[in-house]
Amino acid sequence: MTAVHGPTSPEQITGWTQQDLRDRYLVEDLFVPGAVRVVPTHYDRVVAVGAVPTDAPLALEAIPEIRSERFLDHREIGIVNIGAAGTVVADGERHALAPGACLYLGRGVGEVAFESDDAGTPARFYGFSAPAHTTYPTQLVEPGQGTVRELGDPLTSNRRTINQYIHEDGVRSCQVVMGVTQLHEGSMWNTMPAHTHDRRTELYVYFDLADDARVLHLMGQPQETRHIVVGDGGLVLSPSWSIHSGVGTSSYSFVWAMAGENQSFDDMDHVQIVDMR
Ligand SMILES: O=C[C@H](O)[C@@H](O)CC(=O)C(=O)O
Ligand SMILES: [Zn+2]
Repeated sequence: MTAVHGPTSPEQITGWTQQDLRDRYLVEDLFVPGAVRVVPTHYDRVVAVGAVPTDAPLALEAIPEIRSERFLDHREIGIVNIGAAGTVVADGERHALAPGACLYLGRGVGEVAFESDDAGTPARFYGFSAPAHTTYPTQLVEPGQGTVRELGDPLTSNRRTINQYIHEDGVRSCQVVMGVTQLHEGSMWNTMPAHTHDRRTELYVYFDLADDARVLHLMGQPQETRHIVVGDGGLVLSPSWSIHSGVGTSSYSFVWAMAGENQSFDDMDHVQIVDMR
């Protein structure tokens, strides 16, 4: 079990080493074949889940940190499959998740299990969970079927497609806002210009990166930035005061997910690069 992450303040990070930053904001072992990993945080009480089922189904169990009998007794979860085809079984109902598909499970769902279609090329399920005050219905979104936003320009290497899955005009939830961004071939910059949203925590999981490729993820307050070098399957935590932007050594995709005060995707404060330090 991973220790609870956070909270941290921006004043702390000025004296931290790269390892200090990685310990607090990066999770490199969320996706372990044959295991479910659960990472609780104090950032808006978000809990991250990684599940890589191989030859046997894996169950999502409650952890002591959330003090409930079952994981979703007072929480909701958005799940994106960043691996090969697989199935999420929720209270006996089977939901097939193609690569890139997103499933929402609301408060009160009991048994949750993860399965891969092929143990040799397993699914990789990424879950983002937050406390929920009521129940919204279970919904599956096929890859590319959410609200699609086309952003950026190949001339500035940031041409990308944003798929909003769980959000105000899509799959409804209490807090979770979730989607997948794909960088187009030849584009490496995500979330440029960068932004903060002081009302929400955000987590990124980078994927579709080759083993020898990396993303230099930028974090910190806009005038006091730091970087973390992230590989495939890396989870990065962004407290509400932190920017979250990055440049890869190749194109890549990432799951972004947020929770907090509101669900307004556009409630963000942009920071121009000339103002960053
Ligand atoms: O608050 C929103 C999130 O940071 C992401 O949706 C941004 C993103 O996917 C991008 O610009 O590439
Ligand atoms: Zn953001």
